[in-house]
Amino acid sequence: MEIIRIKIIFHINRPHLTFDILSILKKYDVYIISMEVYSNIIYLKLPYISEDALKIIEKEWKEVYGFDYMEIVDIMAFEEKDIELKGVLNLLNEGVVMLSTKGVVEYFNNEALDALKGLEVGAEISKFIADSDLAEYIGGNGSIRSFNSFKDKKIDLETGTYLLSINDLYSEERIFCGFLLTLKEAVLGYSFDNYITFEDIIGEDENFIKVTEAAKSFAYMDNPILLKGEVGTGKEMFARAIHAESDRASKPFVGINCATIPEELLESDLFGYESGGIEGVKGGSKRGIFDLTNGGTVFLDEIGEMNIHLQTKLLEVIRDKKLKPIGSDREIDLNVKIIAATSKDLERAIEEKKFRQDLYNRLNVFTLEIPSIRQRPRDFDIIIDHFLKVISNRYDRGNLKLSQEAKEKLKLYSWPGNIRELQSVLERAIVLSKSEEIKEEDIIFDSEAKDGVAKCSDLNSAVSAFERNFILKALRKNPSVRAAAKELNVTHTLLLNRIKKYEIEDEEWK
Ligand SMILES: Nc1ncnc2c1ncn2[C@@H]1O[C@H](COP(=O)(O)OP(=O)(O)OP(=O)(O)O)[C@@H](O)[C@H]1O
Repeated sequence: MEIIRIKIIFHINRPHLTFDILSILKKYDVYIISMEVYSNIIYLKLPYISEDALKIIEKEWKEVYGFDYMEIVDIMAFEEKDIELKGVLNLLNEGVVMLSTKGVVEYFNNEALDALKGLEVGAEISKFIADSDLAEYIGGNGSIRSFNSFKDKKIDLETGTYLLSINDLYSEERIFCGFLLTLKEAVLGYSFDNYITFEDIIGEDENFIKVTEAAKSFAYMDNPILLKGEVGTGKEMFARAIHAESDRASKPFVGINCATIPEELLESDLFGYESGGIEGVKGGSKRGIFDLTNGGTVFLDEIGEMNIHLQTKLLEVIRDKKLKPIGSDREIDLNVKIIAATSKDLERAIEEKKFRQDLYNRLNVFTLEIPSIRQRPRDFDIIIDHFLKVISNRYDRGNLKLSQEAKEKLKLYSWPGNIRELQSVLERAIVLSKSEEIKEEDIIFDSEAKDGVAKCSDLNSAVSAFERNFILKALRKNPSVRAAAKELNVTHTLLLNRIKKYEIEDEEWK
């Protein structure tokens, strides 16, 4: 249908002015597709009318008191704003959907359409995102909404994994008028949130306090930080606390372990790719973690495991503060704080030509050496008391204490897995202990727990210890003996006999 848009300007604003203008249209049987009314201007969107007919109508409008002039325009004011708004929203890297108070789609941008295939104005959002929190939020009244609002909830859609956030929309007069929903593409498996601060880091040893103070002062700089320390000393905790302390705290934090992600994946996860940038991947594009975390912090754990090619790319990112996704010529300005960590000797890796000297020089300016448990003896009791309390609360075991012998056993151990191992040893002890006091035999170190054979001197008892442990693991994992037997591929009766033979008590696994 052909249409015509008319702008009418008035030199005064008086009551019934619009009515008088519209009455003339009615007289000539012209219907109105849409209309915008401002104090001195009216926009009319009408079905096409001939020039002659319009002249007749204009002549009558001129008789209306207050009418100044009219003109034909290409676009109405609201449409112009709408186009501008759409333009701006389409520039965003995240999907934006505006919903009515009932959860009906009123507007969305291109990114939202990419995420929610078939999305259309007038449809209920629940048809496209089946998420109970979202449904509850939209269905709730104002008070429930304000408590349940959520940010960056990870959801899986057919098109990928996204971080969903929702906010209420209010008019200038603070009248609730709907919801604003945003969808950020999430790189699978990564969390962008951080809940750790320096308050969560336990330690009073002089050595440790010095490191903590230095870490706090590094938080205020944009330079990269290098964390050195044995496994389980709390390097990731420090990285998170530094982020929380910095002025980037409200931005994302992502931790990546370079040792556990396959090399090719690590590159595309970090840098992202654009159409055809990766061999074997047809079309499409993916934003990398550096891009998604822009403004925030990226924690690269076990940086020593990164291959030389990626080290070069990382060095460029640090030096140029720019990022080029794989297969793209486009450069993205980057403002990301990089915190790298290593439990290995990087200087040795440099000698072995496995780590770039220039990258090391860049990283090794603001360096924190996180002490191992052995290097902070004065913290030992504090850490044990803390985890004893936290874990026994979790298992509802009240005020569990360590026997003197158990304490001695813990003290004599070298703790190669540091605080992480200490936590798991205490957890195991709490689960195993049958009394109010944790006994020496309840203390099983990680290496022993792996197969239960460490203390055995002959083959028969080692095999038995292994078998007992293997059965116990299956029992703990499954809801019943029958289910565990199925997993172990043995009959129910055989498993019952073994449980009896090895004196596996219900308390050990139920
Ligand atoms: N100072 C501390 N206070 C409280 N908890 C701690 C502390 N240090 C470490 N932990 C706990 O120990 C565990 C291991 O910490 P974290 O993952 O930060 O160590 P890491 O050095 O990064 O380990 P890895 O080298 O294996 O990656 C976590 O569960 C953490 O909560």
